[in-house]
Amino acid sequence: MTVLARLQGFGVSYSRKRHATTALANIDLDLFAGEKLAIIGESGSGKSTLAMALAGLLAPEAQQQGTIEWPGYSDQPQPGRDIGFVFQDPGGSLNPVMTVGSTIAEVARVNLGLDRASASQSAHDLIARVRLPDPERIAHSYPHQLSGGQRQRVAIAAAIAGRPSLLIADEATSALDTIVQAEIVALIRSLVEADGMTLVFISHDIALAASLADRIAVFRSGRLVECGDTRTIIQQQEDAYTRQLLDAHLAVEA
Ligand SMILES: Nc1ncnc2c1ncn2[C@@H]1O[C@H](COP(=O)(O)OP(=O)(O)OP(=O)(O)O)[C@@H](O)[C@H]1O
Repeated sequence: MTVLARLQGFGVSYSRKRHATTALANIDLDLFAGEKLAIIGESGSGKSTLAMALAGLLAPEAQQQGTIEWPGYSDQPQPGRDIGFVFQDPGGSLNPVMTVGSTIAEVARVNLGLDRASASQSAHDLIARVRLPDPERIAHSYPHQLSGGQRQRVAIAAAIAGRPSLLIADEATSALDTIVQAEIVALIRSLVEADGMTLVFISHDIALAASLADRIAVFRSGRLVECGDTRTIIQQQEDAYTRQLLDAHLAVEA
């Protein structure tokens, strides 16, 4: 398997005034080309920091230790062109004063060098690909005119408009109800498989992650406590914390 990204002794700490927070410490992790890797852990375990580090978008106050290498790319991968992002709150990635068609077209224009007409056509095609009804109407809508689930589909269309080879979804379904959540997970899976993308799916929900991922990496307090294929992590997990996450999920289900 080709290694897309390799983290070695990787860590991040945030310094503010005299106070430093260690968000990630001593992470050794390979991301393989074409896999669907879930990053799970409770709030504050460092999941978003890892996502931002992979995309090269860490906050200025973040200090890195160790290395991230990209054997799968000839240059440092660029957000938008090589790495697409979907966040929990699509409002954050959609411009409220631009129609969603223009937002998607702009990503295609900037990253693929398309002219305006081709970028606009590409936006329409992507709106249809994320299975939104009436692409013409949706393209001319503003984000506030769409439901939360529709906005998240638009955010996914924008994330893949630059044809990235890596898609990072950070709590992309957490704000949605269970049925829409399942639909969005199914959509992400079908797009990733159709385009041969690599997926990093970040979630606090181990069951949701298991429904999608080939491998699961479990984080706690900035440390990687366990990583393995999904079946092993769910059925024969070695770490007590992973067991706790599963038990917590089963308790909520019950
Ligand atoms: N820009 C920042 N400045 C200072 N501390 C930060 C910053 N971003 C994150 N942190 C801290 O780093 C730690 C890890 O945060 P991070 O957001 O990566 O965790 P997370 O697992 O994604 O949490 P959540 O699921 O709540 O989003 C936390 O203690 C957090 O307060």
